[in-house]
Amino acid sequence: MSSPTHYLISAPGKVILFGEHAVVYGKTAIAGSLDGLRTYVLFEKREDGLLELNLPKLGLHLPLLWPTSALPYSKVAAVSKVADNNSSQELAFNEELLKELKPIVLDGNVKNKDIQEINEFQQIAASVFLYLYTSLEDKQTSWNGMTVHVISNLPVGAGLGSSASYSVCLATGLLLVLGHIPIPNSNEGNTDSSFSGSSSPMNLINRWAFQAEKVIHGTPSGIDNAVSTYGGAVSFTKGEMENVIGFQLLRFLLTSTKVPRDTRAQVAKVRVLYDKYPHIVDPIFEAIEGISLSFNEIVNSGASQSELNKKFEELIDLNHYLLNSLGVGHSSIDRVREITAQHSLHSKLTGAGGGGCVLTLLRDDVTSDEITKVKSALATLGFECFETQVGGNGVSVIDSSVTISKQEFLSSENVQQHFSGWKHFT
Ligand SMILES: Nc1ncnc2c1ncn2[C@@H]1O[C@H](COP(=O)(O)OP(=O)(O)OP(=O)(O)O)[C@@H](O)[C@H]1O
Ligand SMILES: C[C@@](O)(CCO)CC(=O)[O-]
Ligand SMILES: [Mg+2]
Repeated sequence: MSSPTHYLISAPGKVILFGEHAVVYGKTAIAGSLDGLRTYVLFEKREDGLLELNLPKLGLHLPLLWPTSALPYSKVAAVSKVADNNSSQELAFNEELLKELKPIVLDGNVKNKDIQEINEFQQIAASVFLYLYTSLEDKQTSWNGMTVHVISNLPVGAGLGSSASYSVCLATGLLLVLGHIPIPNSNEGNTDSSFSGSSSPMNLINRWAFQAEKVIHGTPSGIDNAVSTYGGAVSFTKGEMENVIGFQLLRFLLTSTKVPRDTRAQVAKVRVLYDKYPHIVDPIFEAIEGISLSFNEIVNSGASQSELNKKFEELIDLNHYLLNSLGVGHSSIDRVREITAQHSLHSKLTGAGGGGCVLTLLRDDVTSDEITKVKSALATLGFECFETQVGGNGVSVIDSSVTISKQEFLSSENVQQHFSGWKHFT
């Protein structure tokens, strides 16, 4: 087969049902992938030694451009590249490389400097790309540069794992282009993945996406990138995952408060509180873990659907109050909770909080008429609702055996359905 000229990668966002923040401290959390809310990245081959990154979703309407020759390869120890690929150990994070990349990230703007300022979030997104490229470049590619287009139907910085799905797409595309993993054969869905072995492509993608999340968040737990990589619905403790089938059967409404926040700042805020009052905050994390563990017990208890729903609603309220006590609530989240409570529905913040999204359980007895009423009440106040199923495929790819026109990709309403031939890793 002739060498590939493009790859299209897709990875889902995620929703955390229980356990955010506590999971950063090693406690169990429950999360699932959001099949319909995904990031898509198109990688196209170049011949001129340039890396071009297009980030329209972050408000950048001109490309960022860097020559590959400008990257600080000397800061990447050879051993941390290939040898680590076959180990299950966490990859060491290269602070030195990240520091060296800072001025290079800004140089990528040189061509368009007069018309384009790049803000901190755009700089972070560019750093992620260059960090992964520099770490993984191993001269095993027939590509001499690339053009990368990123699009997404996920709200950015709203608690639904936009950073993780961006990280997973970049890690996957770069591992493929730079010759570290093969294109998968399988067209089967990977939702029942049994979290494949340590040298599998999925494992490698997840570990490099975790590195990318570190560039974005500082100290991520790894739950977001794991869910985005593997898909499905899981119970996650310190990097270990188990499938939770019952979670996928539940229905939720996701409401964006549209209040911007970033996960790094929220996680740092909780860290300050923890360092100041460990004897108070640690029991809060324990209590949050108790909620995740109760959820796992209840799901497997064989109770009737209405009993299950009642208990889940109690757990949702408890988890929300505990998150509020950590200081990651927001008045806009309280407002969404009030509105949904008027329709006898229970809600909690999801993700890092401080704004972002709210998760509402839609019990089986809630009619579509009632859902329409809640949504319209929320929309009237300027909130935005997303409905999507929990669980479903993790990362997937289309290779150059399928022709993909850039215009078609950029203008497509639903990339997942528009293109066929998605392949799944093992
Ligand atoms: N489509 C995208 N294009 C480029 N960068 C993106 C994209 N989506 C997310 N990012 C990167 O991720 C950052 C947002 O990450 P952040 O973790 O704060 O929010 P989130 O992942 O949406 O929420 P949470 O972590 O709570 O689930 C952005 O500032 C940007 O750097
Ligand atoms: C707040 C947090 O628990 C979830 C963000 O989606 C952070 C993390 O787990 O890395
Ligand atoms: Mg994130």
